[in-house]
Amino acid sequence: MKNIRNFSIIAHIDHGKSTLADRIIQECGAVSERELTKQMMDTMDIEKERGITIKAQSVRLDYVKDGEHYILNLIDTPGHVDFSYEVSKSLASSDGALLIVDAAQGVEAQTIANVYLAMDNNLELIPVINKIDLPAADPIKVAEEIETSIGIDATDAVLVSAKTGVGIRELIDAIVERIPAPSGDPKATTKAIIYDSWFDPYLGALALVRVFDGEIKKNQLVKLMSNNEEHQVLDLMYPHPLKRQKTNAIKSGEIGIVVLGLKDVSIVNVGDTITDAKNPTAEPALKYEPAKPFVFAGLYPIDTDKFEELRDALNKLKLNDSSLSYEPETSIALGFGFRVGFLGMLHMEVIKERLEREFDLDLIATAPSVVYHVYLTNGDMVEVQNPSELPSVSQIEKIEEPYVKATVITPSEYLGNVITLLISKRGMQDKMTYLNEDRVMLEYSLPMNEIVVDFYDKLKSISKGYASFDYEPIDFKEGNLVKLDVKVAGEVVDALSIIVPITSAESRGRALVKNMKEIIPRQLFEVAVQASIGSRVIARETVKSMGKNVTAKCYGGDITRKRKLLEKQKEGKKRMKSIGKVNLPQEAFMSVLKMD
Ligand SMILES: Nc1nc2c(ncn2[C@@H]2O[C@H](COP(=O)(O)OP(=O)(O)OP(=O)(O)O)[C@@H](O)[C@H]2O)c(=O)[nH]1
Repeated sequence: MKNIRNFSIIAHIDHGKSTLADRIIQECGAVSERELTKQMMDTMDIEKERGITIKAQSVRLDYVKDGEHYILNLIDTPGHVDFSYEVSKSLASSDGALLIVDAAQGVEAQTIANVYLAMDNNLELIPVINKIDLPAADPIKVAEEIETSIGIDATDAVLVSAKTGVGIRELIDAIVERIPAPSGDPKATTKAIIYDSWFDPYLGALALVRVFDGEIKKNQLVKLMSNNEEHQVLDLMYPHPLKRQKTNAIKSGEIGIVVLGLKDVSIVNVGDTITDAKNPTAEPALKYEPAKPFVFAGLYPIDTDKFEELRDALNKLKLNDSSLSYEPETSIALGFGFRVGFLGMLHMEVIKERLEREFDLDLIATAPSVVYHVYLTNGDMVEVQNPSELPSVSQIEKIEEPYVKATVITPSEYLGNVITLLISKRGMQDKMTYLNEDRVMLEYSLPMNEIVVDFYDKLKSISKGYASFDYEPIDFKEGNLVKLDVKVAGEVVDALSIIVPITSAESRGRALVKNMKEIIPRQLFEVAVQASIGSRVIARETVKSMGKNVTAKCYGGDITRKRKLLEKQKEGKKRMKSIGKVNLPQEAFMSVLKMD
């Protein structure tokens, strides 16, 4: 055990995590340069096939230093904040982490968020400054930024170029020297944590585990502690990008893949503890809490006959993505669909796109909503994921909404803009740190509701793309909130209701109807669009009637142009949903959350 090193790599997007991982794998001789190119391509296919949550690029490597043989286990982590639940399980399975920072870009928000997770797990951090081959590289400045923002000593940061290979051997030596060997009791009963799971078409549900105490043996009857499922271990393997090696036991301190022969991956939960069924460990390795969806949206087939197809498609996606949750829902406006829970906005986009592309479904997605804790006057608390289901005002004692801790790093010239944006989103400053004279780190608490739609795009546009952002859910806080309804041609469209702070309800209502007016295509008759709180109308706009047909403009002559217009119109129709007499395009459902 003293010669094992378990480590992960954490980095902001594009700082070179995958390139560096490939270099380390290559340097340890696990794959040749030729295989590496092949492997990278294969990986991309698999990633595409399996979608964004899948990592499983953990790998067990052999390394010899000063005549001593070491086993290096590179534990992969997903690269996006939406998956911080999984990141934290990967980190809990590691004893140290490489903190990669781009030598030209410096520390970014995602770096910080990941470092907090690593520190929660008491990991030994090795700062690594990558891309030192770039002309704009400034490793000294970046080392100072690491010290100021994270408060760790970066004088011994390892300087590398994952592209040219400079510094890679020094980096691996640093892993061996600086990351502690695993601790754990090899003689105790089995205690292992599942840090990833997925469905393999040949082998069934697979669990990627880190063993803390004891060992997992082939044929052993094991128990999954979160659901008390007992199953026999059919096979064990060490993870490798090209060739998994079978083994008879995964020992204390090691990582490995456990084959349980199950058809249903939802039994094998990330974060769960595996122990011996006959002689179980008293305490799990980690307290198990399932991944919680933070964002909910309604997904409805445009063609109402496709409801069953949508259900089958969601079922199929769930096989590989246990974090996906959904239940049937009915909307007066949209008919039968599902309320789907997502880990975050990226997760939502990926799922929607896969449903449309891989399953050929045309969908309407309602505006995403967070979960509200609604305390009723009768003492009960209900969780509301769909704004249209908010109980009436007279039944509500108070509403609590989820908050996040947000980290934003921006060049100082945009600081004013960024602070204005954060304040407009009801943000409260916790901390402001100058990383150096040109860059500032802001830490704010703000309602999650304010960041679900256009926060990131706005932040990028007011900082010319330079500010970075990351967040972590923290807790629930009371908010002064009301439901804003939208009436189209006199009818409340339930799928358009949103929950907003009372202080901005009027301005939101006005912006919303204005927005809708632009989006709703002219119909053959006049359409009133109204925003209301309860029975009180707070804003109104009118979509004028059209009367003429679209091709009237193309005074006869140009037939191709005419055809193009008609095709465009047809395409447009496909994406429309008729609500009463009115056709509403998909954007209408998202636009309710746009402020301007
Ligand atoms: N010049 C230079 N470019 C590098 C280096 N390392 C990585 N890159 C490039 O930086 C870009 C991002 O690298 P990736 O390895 O994909 O970064 P990542 O952090 O894994 O990004 P995600 O997978 O999107 O999270 C790619 O275009 C790489 O070729 C380096 O040392 N020098």
